[in-house]
Amino acid sequence: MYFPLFLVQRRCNSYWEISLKFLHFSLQWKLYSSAYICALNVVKIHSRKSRMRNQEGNTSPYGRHRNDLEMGTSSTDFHDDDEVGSGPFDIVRTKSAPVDRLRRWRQAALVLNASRRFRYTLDLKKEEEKKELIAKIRAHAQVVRAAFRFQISRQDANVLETPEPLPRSTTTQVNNFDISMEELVSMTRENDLTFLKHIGGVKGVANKLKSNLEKGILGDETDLIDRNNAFGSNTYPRKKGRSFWNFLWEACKDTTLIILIVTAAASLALGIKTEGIKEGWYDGGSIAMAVLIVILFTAVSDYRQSLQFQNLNEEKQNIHMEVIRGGRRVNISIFDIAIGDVVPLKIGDQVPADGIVVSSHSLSIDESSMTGESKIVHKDSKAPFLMSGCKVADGYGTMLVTGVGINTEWGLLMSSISEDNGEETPLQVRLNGVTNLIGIVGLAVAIAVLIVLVARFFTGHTKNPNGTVQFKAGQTKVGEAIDGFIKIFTIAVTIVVVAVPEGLPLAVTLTLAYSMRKMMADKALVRRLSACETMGSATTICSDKTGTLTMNQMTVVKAYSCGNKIDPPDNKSLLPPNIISLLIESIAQNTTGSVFVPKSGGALEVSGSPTEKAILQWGVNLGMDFNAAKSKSMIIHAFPFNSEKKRGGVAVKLSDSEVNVHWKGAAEIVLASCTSYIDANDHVAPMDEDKLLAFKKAIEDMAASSLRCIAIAYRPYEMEKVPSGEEELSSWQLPEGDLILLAIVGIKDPCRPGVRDAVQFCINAGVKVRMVTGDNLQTARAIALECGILGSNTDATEPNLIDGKTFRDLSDTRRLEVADKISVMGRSSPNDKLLLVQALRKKGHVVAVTGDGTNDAPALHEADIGLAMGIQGTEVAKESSDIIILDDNFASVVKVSPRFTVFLSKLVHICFQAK
Ligand SMILES: Nc1ncnc2c1ncn2[C@@H]1O[C@H](COP(=O)(O)OP(=O)(O)OP(=O)(O)O)[C@@H](O)[C@H]1O
Ligand SMILES: [Ca+2]
Repeated sequence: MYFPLFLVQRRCNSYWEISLKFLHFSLQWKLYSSAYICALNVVKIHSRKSRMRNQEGNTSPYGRHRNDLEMGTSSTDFHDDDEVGSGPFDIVRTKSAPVDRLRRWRQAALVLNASRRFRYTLDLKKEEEKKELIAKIRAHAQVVRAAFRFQISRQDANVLETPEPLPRSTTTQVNNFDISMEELVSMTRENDLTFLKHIGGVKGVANKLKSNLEKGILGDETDLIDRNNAFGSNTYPRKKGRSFWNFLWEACKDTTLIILIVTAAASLALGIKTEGIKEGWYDGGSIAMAVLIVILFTAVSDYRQSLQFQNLNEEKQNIHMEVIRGGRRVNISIFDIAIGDVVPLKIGDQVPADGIVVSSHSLSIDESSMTGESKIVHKDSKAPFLMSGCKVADGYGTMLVTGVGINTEWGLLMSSISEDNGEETPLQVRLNGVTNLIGIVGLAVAIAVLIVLVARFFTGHTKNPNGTVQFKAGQTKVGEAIDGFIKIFTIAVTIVVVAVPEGLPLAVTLTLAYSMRKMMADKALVRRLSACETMGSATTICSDKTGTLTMNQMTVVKAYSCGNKIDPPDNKSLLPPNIISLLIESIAQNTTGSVFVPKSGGALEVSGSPTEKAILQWGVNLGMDFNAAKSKSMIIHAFPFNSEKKRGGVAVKLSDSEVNVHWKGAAEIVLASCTSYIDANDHVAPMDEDKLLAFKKAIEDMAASSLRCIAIAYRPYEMEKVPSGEEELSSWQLPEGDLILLAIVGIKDPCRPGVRDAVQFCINAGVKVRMVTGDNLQTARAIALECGILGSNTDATEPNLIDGKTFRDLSDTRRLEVADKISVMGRSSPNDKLLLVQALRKKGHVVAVTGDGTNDAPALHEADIGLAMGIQGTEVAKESSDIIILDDNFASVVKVSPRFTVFLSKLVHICFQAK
């Protein structure tokens, strides 16, 4: 209690003393910080105890999320069981905490100074206003969709026999393009299919926009300027940040400071009156100066904070993606997307602008972010309009951009809401509880002090420094008595004001914001401030393998075909011609990547996911001409690769009406569907026991040397059996059995340098690292041994090393028992990851999860701290995460944790052990 001393100790004789008092004031901040650390320990112990308590009383650990699991999704507003029945300040997890609960702790708090106490917490009022605004914009989107559905149903019922009068003229020639911005915008926003048909469908629009559906726009500087001038850019006006003066004014409105200013004025007046101007100004003057410093300090720190959050928001929105320009795929920022751009879309991507589907394979879009309905909508040439801001839920395709920036619903939404970074952390909420308690004690003390001092004063027990009694009944003038009373009252008020450490919870935010800045330098973008705090107590990290522990730079280094090893893997002389041509057909068609051949010569540019790139490069080495191979056949239906099935396939029609179904996927899974293979004589031979064993052995050998194994297989199919109707074709299940094996390849993806040290660092800090991967168990084992997650071969036994399916099939209680021991889980589906995270949390662990795929989203959301990968991570994964690791490197994940873990968790551990 430095401050009351500051006042009670009435007189100061030199300027040095004034300086000393300022020092006291700054010490108060230090006091807050140390109180923060102490409180942290108390709170964490409490939190862990309450979690363990809950664990004991809960027999079915999965009851809460049963629904989510069945639906394969995670609900966004689940209620944490940990918190049911506890006090208003006992919020173990503010992540996804219901608004009502947040409101409850605010209402329960004894608050003198709301502006300080609730600074940087979620502004519930603003949040409600934001929701209303979003609802309005969404309502518009819904109306558009309803009108569109109506239009489609009328077309289906053949009501449109005579062409409808066109809603607008098509003759307006604006700028250098054949279509005006208004026409384009209203066609896209109103999903006007009739107009689209009238102007020649997507091809017609592309022509008008001087774009090419295969090669995209030219994309040179003048072309882009032309497009931006005519149709605007893919940016939207942001709400302007507040100025420094704004923050200064806000700081002046702080109740505590206003009271202190009044106190200073009273002190000054009294001091001057009793001791003259020379001596009497010290008390009042020093308070006033302290207040001034506080105001300046608050304004500067708030302003810096707001700039930091602004930068963060910009960083969050600046998504990088691939577009096709001049026939090649280039990586650009979402803000640089222009009208006419052709954008490839794949699962997990965000639709970057409004547009029309050019081609699609099982393309499904999650429009919930725009319409509010959590419904997945299928998109194809019949329903071709895509809305900016939505996410690709499944499949792949390409789109032509027809609406950008403020002309889209998304742009409107983003420009009208201000991104608010206010958020409370669990510790902050609890510290508010502590503040509350101190406040009540402070209030009681102040009242007691007031009563005692008033009683002593009026009964003549207080004396001046010269020994005279301050109040004598009947002798002291009324004015002097009032002066005396004011002095006492000032002391009491000051005790209340200063004893309630309103700024204590705020200290958490400031500390975390500082860490956030430091973490940014370590390549970690913090999306939610509370993640910094939670990261401090993480006890385990569930990391995926590909790209996080490994480099994600893949090359085919081994291959098996016709029952033999092909060494080196692109040795064409060992492969019969039929196999080569089938492999090339499969590789070129069954992929989401592409190969670009520069006209001017030079190296080929292979793009796509790392696995796809490795296989495409292998195809090129085998003599594949990508464009020629693509034009030889036509894809009639596709089953896009997903982590659940771990395979992807296409059905292609050849020129002579033959159909081939190609599959590519996890080696042992595809191999299990193969009944024959092509032998060295180019003949189809049955897959007998011996051959099957030989191929399995080949997979095991490759996996043991840490290679990712992929099998490529195909089967001819009868054209008559292929559904002819568009509707039936789109729901056609590609035949999966009776496959003919073409090849199995082993892809090398080396461990990242520094990962071994990072893992060791975690182990030393008491944080267990687990690997949860979609890859083969043996590959996972080899990599785990390489990077130190498994200490030695003896550790590599069940349940340390477990298959996703084995874990999934365990009973709930058994799963809870083994969860703790698991170091490596291979061939896991995204749901297995979720199950593991849930089990670990129930065991009392604070779980950090890293992930990149769309299907990692439920686990990232469920985790205490979700870390998404910045480069390979999909938008969906990033949106479900708390921290984005910008360089995808596990070492950066670890850099994030020890900043807090080592120091703070050690403190917590010491406290635990002391218990
Ligand atoms: N593009 C692809 N086409 C076909 N098969 C693939 C493709 N990518 C991966 N696979 C196969 O699917 C398996 C699992 O992929 P999945 O997406 O579940 O894991 P991952 O995300 O790549 O790995 P991790 O979970 O370690 O990050 C891989 O082991 C590989 O055999
Ligand atoms: Ca992954």
